[in-house]
Amino acid sequence: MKVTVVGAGAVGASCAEYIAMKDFASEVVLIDIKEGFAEGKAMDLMQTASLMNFDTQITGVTNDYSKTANSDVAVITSGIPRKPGMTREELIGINAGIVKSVATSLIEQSPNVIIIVVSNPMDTMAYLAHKSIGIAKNRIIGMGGALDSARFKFRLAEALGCPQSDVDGMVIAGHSDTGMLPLTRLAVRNSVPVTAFLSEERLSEVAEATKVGGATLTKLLGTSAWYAPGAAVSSMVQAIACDTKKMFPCSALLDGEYGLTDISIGVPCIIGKNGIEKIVELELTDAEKAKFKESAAGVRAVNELL
Ligand SMILES: NC(=O)c1ccc[n+]([C@@H]2O[C@H](COP(=O)([O-])OP(=O)(O)OC[C@H]3O[C@@H](n4cnc5c(N)ncnc54)[C@H](O)[C@@H]3O)[C@@H](O)[C@H]2O)c1
Ligand SMILES: O=C(O)C[C@H](O)C(=O)O
Repeated sequence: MKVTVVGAGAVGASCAEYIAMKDFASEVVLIDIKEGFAEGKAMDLMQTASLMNFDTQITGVTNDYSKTANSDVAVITSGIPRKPGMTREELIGINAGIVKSVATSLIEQSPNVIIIVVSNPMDTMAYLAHKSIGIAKNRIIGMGGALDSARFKFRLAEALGCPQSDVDGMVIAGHSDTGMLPLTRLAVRNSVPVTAFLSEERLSEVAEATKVGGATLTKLLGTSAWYAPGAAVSSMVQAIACDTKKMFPCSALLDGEYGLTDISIGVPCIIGKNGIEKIVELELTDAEKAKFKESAAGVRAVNELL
């Protein structure tokens, strides 16, 4: 299994680190435009191999896509992150050009690659990747819901005063401060609906904290987060590499599912060796359907800026 990670910045390096530590890939190629940067990150990470007990070979290259040839999976993290006070959508001007050219270079070298798009605004960047390279829709996956769901579980466990391993929950719809839809109705603690333990008011606080999870970290860090994003991507890469058929909410190009077409947005997906192997259609309530529709309208409005 050969994995390319484009962008050796905060998220790209964290993603390469978690992939290596899980030790399921033979090779990770880190590629960046900044001269020597990916080489440095790769060397530093390789010097942890004997300490962290992994055999994954990590190589860094500056803008040489021939080194990414025949990758099975590629992750696009190249592009600028937001600063405190900004929205993800404001990044479109710079990131659209980067994502389009990176996706094109990747597919030239690895015609069968499965691409995971991370760069923001992610749903629109995933849509742009589909439009730019036109490969089968199961092979371009946007990462947002896996991260948002991890943040939802963190907030649920905090509210419940229990370990995160006790809780399960999922966030669907757009990866934006206002568009996320944390499914509080379906969240559980050891099979018991969390509504049995938390008031409606507390659950709505949990949902709100989840939705602004990225903005909260951006305010604290001065740039956006990387540990949980890197871990979320590594879990998705592992599901592809090991063909686990694990379900993650991912930004998928819809063709009638959830009543939508020609949009990439967060929905539950089964992930395996073919990328998105199935989109799971949930029975949403009327209120959830209305929020999902509103979120989709927001994503479409950003897509129109392309
Ligand atoms: N989808 C998500 O859940 C999620 C989570 C976190 C971050 N992000 C997004 O991921 C992106 C990266 O964030 P970061 O914190 O790693 O930023 P960063 O600035 O630390 O790293 C970005 C890297 O991309 C490189 N780069 C720029 N143009 C390139 C190109 N054409 N080819 C190769 N490399 C190029 C830069 O040199 C830099 O090293 C941002 O757009 C951020 O908003 C998304
Ligand atoms: O918040 C951001 O801008 C980065 C990312 O989308 C996140 O949710 O951490």
